[in-house]
Amino acid sequence: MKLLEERIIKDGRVEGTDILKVDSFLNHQIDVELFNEIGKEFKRLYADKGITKILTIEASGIGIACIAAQYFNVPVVFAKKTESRNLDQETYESEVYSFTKQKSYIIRVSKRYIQENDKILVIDDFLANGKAALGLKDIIDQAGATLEGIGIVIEKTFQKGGQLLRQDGIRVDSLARVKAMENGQVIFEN
Ligand SMILES: O=P(O)(O)OC[C@H]1O[C@H](OP(=O)(O)OP(=O)(O)O)[C@H](O)[C@@H]1O
Ligand SMILES: O=c1[nH]c(=O)c2nc[nH]c2[nH]1
Repeated sequence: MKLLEERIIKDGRVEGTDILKVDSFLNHQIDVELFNEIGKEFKRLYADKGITKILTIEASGIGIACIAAQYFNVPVVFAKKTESRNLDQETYESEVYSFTKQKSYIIRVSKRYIQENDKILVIDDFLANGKAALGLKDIIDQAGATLEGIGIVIEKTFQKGGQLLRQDGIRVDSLARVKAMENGQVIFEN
């Protein structure tokens, strides 16, 4: 997606060798107009899939998922990363290692909010090593629902998540695919 690539070049910053900082528009301060274009693009890609629910993971996926959901007219469910008294006892759970936080946590989704007949689109801001996406897939599998595909805003293709998911037969659509970050420059896949 050209608009997104241009924005990454303009406002993205490379931290170290493998972190792309895009917090001025994607995952801290949010550019709602850009999110709107991203939501439209996910709808275009999955228009014929009969999506019944969008699943994401807190925190950074939620905003994008909500804007996209307005185009699909379906609910958003987000996996929670912390236990809470206001979460149902009956949950699907999976363990996820966070690449940015460098720690593992259990993600949870109430059994009420995913049904066997759901056709699910997973949406997230980043795909790096694929741990978050695989945790969400695990939860969808436990519920017996169908994973129609994974919509990602920025995939770093030099990390192994995309390959792992695609070799498992999962459809992954990334709107920007970063193949390298060299000397502070972001290089995209063609
Ligand atoms: O492909 P992966 O290696 O799983 O990396 C991608 C995940 O990492 C980030 O989450 P993070 O743990 O930073 O949490 P946040 O959403 O709260 O920022 C991002 O939002 C994805 O969920
Ligand atoms: O802001 C972010 N930048 C990244 O490079 C990244 N990788 C996973 N999650 C991420 N979040």
